[in-house]
Amino acid sequence: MTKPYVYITRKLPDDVVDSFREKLNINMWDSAEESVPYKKLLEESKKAEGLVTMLSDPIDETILSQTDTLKVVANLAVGFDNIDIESAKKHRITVTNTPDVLTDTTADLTFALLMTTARRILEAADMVKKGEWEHWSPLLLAGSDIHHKTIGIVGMGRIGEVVAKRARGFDMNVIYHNRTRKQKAEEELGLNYVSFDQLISSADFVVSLVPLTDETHHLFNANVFSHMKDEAIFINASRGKVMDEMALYEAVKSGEIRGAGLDVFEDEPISADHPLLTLKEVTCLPHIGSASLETRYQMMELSLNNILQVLEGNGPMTAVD
Ligand SMILES: NC(=O)C1=CN([C@@H]2O[C@H](COP(=O)(O)OP(=O)(O)OC[C@H]3O[C@@H](n4cnc5c(N)ncnc54)[C@H](O)[C@@H]3O)[C@@H](O)[C@H]2O)C=CC1
Ligand SMILES: O=C(O)C(=O)CO
Repeated sequence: MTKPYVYITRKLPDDVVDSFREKLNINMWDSAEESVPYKKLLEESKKAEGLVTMLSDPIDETILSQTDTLKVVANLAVGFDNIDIESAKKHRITVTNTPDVLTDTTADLTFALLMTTARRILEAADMVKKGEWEHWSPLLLAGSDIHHKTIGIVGMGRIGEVVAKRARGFDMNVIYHNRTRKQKAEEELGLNYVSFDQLISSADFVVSLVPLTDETHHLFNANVFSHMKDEAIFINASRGKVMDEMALYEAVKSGEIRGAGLDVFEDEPISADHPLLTLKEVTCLPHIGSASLETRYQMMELSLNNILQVLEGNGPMTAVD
């Protein structure tokens, strides 16, 4: 029997991919770093039954409508804003993502970003390495406390809940806003549900963990930043486009808020001359929320298992709703 053809849009480690070769005829883009060109993606999607895609690949109506072979797209991410879900539904192509396996790892990074920004860790480490540490002094690199402060989490989903758990371990007061109330998490973790406006005006740390949708695009804008506390720190570990970057830049520069910790940007990679990168109060990371070796391997295995399950007619393990 011929094996179904599957295309992976980035070079993944052989030790993961090889174990699937017995059942799948797998081909990969030849770079681990560079995205597959759109033309090549379109060409491959016309002959593949399964695609493993990256969050940087636009899986749009053109790709989804021009294929007679494609049955399943497995996105190597929990976020799926790069995929036209309506179009996939219309063309009866299953879309899967990688929930759960990355939750703890992304929550760790989100909390690390909060701590790094609040305690000015990058500025401090830089000072030492550059030989610029001359004295101990009473207010040298004094930052903001974390313990006993209020963290406001917007998007109390899988990752939001684990960030809340981390925060409770630091004796923080946790408030949240979500599309729906999470009674169980409220009871188990001692969380308080508040309106978006209440959260924005009362949190010391405002953390975005909402998916990017039409509704959340630029949710964090100039008006919202102007209602935050002067000492507020904004953390974005979800998607860049949920914030208006230039409005954030102005808010930090003018002292409307104290700082920001960002793992994601409106355009990735952010350009080296972007104004946000000039602010010492802003910590910027290259979208590494789920980037531990253990988790990335689990994400790759889950994506390939999703493809295999769908192509063997068993139904996906983690389909996007
Ligand atoms: N920085 C990184 O590397 C990573 C980023 N992410 C991002 O984090 C997001 C969240 O992931 P999970 O927690 O697994 O997703 P999830 O679906 O479990 O949680 C999202 C929560 O946001 C809520 N929500 C959606 N729209 C809302 C709105 N307009 N207002 C208020 N709440 C709203 C949902 O009800 C849900 O509870 C992903 O969509 C992805 O964009 C995820 C993993 C790694
Ligand atoms: O899973 C996601 O949505 C990411 O951003 C990377 O893990």
